[in-house]
Amino acid sequence: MDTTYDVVVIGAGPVGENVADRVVKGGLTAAIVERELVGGECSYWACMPTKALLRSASALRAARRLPGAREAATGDLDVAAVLGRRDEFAAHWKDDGQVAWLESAGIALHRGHGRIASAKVVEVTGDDGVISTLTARHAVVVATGSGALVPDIDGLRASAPWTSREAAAASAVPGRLAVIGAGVVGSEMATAFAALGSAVTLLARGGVLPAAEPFAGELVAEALREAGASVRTGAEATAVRRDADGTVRITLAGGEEIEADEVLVAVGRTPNTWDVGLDRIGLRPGSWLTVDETMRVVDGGGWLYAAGDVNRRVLLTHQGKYQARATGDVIVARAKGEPVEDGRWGRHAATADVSAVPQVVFTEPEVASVGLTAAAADEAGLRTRVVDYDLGAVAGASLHADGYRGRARMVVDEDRHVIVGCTLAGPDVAELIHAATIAVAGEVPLDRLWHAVPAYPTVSEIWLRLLETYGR
Ligand SMILES: Cc1cc2nc3c(=O)[nH]c(=O)nc-3n(C[C@H](O)[C@H](O)[C@H](O)COP(=O)(O)OP(=O)(O)OC[C@H]3O[C@@H](n4cnc5c(N)ncnc54)[C@H](O)[C@@H]3O)c2cc1C
Ligand SMILES: NC(=O)c1ccc[n+]([C@@H]2O[C@H](COP(=O)([O-])OP(=O)(O)OC[C@H]3O[C@@H](n4cnc5c(N)ncnc54)[C@H](O)[C@@H]3O)[C@@H](O)[C@H]2O)c1
Repeated sequence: MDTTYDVVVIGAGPVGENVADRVVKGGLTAAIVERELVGGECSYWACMPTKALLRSASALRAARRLPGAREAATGDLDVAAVLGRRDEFAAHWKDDGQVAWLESAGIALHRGHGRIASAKVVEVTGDDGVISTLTARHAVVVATGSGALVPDIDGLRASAPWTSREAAAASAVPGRLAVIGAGVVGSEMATAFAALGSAVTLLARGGVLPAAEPFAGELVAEALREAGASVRTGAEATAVRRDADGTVRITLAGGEEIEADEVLVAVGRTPNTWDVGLDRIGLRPGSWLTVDETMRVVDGGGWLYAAGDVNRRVLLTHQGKYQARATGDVIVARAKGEPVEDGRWGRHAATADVSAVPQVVFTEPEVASVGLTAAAADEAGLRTRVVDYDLGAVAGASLHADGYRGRARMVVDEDRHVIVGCTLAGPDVAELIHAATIAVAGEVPLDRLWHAVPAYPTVSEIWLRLLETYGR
């Protein structure tokens, strides 16, 4: 069967869905190809289930910080109820809801494994082995996401490690959990499983959350230790084996051995491009797809786009969806011969990917950031001034929780007098970061920010304190 659409999208994760939606809203037809569950990694094995695993413990900690509430929160976390709520958020690993949305959005779903066969032609192999062919009039978009990277550590693969998928979908809490890698996944899952009752050992090759401002990782490591976890910085796993009794033994450089019931490997991602037909069009299978500002693949013939994790610009759902909006719109514009706005901050350019990416790490404490860290700004050659403030000293924070511990940093570009980066680390800071994102993406001059007055007594008063510390 050969079917023709204006646009064919491979991968129905959050990014592919949004590309297809924009294309259809722009008046073109779109088909989406999905080999697993419509909704992708984020819905079933990443963002949603992991945050559901973290949220109840976070609420309990919040209650325990407040006299009055503390006395009411005397029991332990109900692990079964937490796992049950997680199951709900993962829609019990069924995609009916998302399929219904695709239908309502007018997007044609083709289930199966998609591979580019030639220019603008995608073959879909169904579960029954039957191959159908989809032809695109205008564009093919690869939105196949990424999978967990399992490094070449001696014996690791044979020891049946957990990846983020097994952690996110765990049906039981292991007695002892070792985590290799202390980036975002490692730190979040160490926080979650420590709260759920596992004896957690977090093995950080460098520090904890090394891509963030250093104080953030230090606060997270401190809180993990207080929660009973063992946080080992500078610890390199060199060999792993699982013994007949199921025990996993991890050997560290230096010879020490760590025992666990499960080992989670969380050392980054690999692109889902091994088997999407890149070889058919002269690109290298297994590589991240390099794109221009409009997500058009470099050396991709002009009709091939890549959005979301697979282009490696930013591995975050919200940023991938932002790319998706630009991608869908630019495909429509090019198809209709309309002007393309691909200049900095243009409608069809994903400019924020390089200068204003927000992220919340849902650890204890939460780490919310946008833009550049002080180190990254230095590396970019900016002349900066770094302003730090004790978040716990803000009236709203002291009201929010007794003994509130946290820190804030703003990185100012001294030549332009704008904020290029902001990091907040503290309980419940997640919802504060959007104000910083607006300041960074909007390149709001500091002089004007003085007129954005935070309400009293909220934690947002941190903005006033940071500005006062910077000086007028
Ligand atoms: C544990 C974890 C927690 C995370 N938490 C957050 C968070 O809190 N916030 C956040 O912003 N980001 C988070 N992320 C990142 C987020 O999950 C990704 O950035 C996001 O899922 C990327 O979306 P995507 O559509 O590009 O890819 P994916 O969500 O990976 O979707 C790709 C889809 O393509 C399909 N596919 C692949 N190859 C083919 C093929 N050949 N044919 C057909 N279909 C194919 C896959 O089955 C999948 O459904 C987390 C990641 C992990 C691992
Ligand atoms: N809340 C969120 O926004 C959220 C949550 C989870 C994941 N994510 C996204 O998913 C992506 C993947 O997360 P991740 O934690 O797997 O990757 P990551 O890049 O955040 O962290 C991987 C860590 O593993 C370390 N590492 C690499 N090789 C190692 C090795 N052999 N041994 C020990 N450590 C090693 C790295 O130094 C790094 O610190 C990230 O890009 C992240 O943005 C986001």
